[in-house]
Amino acid sequence: MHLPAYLTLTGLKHAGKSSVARELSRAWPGTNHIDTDQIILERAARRGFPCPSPSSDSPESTPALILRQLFQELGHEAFAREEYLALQEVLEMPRQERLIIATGGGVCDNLEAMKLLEECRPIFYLRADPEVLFGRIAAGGIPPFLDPQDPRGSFLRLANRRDLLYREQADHLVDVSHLTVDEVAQAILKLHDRKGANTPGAAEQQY
Ligand SMILES: Nc1ncnc2c1ncn2[C@@H]1O[C@H](COP(=O)(O)OP(=O)(O)OP(=O)(O)O)[C@@H](O)[C@H]1O
Ligand SMILES: O=C(O)C1=C[C@@H](O)[C@@H](O)[C@H](O)C1
Ligand SMILES: [Mg+2]
Repeated sequence: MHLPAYLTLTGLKHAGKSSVARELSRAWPGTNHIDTDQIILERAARRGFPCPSPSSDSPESTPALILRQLFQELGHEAFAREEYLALQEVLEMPRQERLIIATGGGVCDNLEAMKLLEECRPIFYLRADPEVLFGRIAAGGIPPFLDPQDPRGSFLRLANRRDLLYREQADHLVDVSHLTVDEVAQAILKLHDRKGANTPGAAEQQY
């Protein structure tokens, strides 16, 4: 039996990985989607960490804010370990459909998790203008991995450094700065159809 495989989305925080994974799976029959940040939250909830119910409309308990609290409580290293374990859990899930994986914004720095993602190619790097991303991030408050004294500067430095990693690790780069979520999903489908999109390697193709 042919086992359906994976497709992975990477990119900086708020590049649209989760939104695009949802839209891609809606538009692409035979696929499902999953979010590693969400699995991290579910794992934490199993350990008793207070996690929001999806229906909660309290601003203090949105998944993004709980994830932020978890990151703060665990620290960078333990969070990276959780990300690795979450991804391992994803790979062990029984599945009938091709799985589109939306990763967390820091996965490029998590070498153990990146090793697991070798199984989950093709990897599409959603590349966006860091200034646009910082605007989106700041609208929701400053995340704990940025310098509170210089959030914009620290994000732009992080973005520059990570951009090189994302490019190296991915098979495809989609410049999403001026695209809607729907257009990004369509661009990925087009690239996928064009290339068969299964050959590992540094991102060369650009939409
Ligand atoms: N192409 C786009 N155009 C405009 N807004 C977008 C686009 N993609 C995502 N957004 C908005 O940016 C915010 C973050 O989107 P999303 O959660 O999908 O990003 P993400 O890459 O998964 O972020 P994170 O790294 O925090 O998980 C949301 O408010 C979403 O509506
Ligand atoms: O960019 C980052 O380092 C992160 C992004 C989020 O998706 C979370 O995975 C976490 O807050 C770390
Ligand atoms: Mg996300």
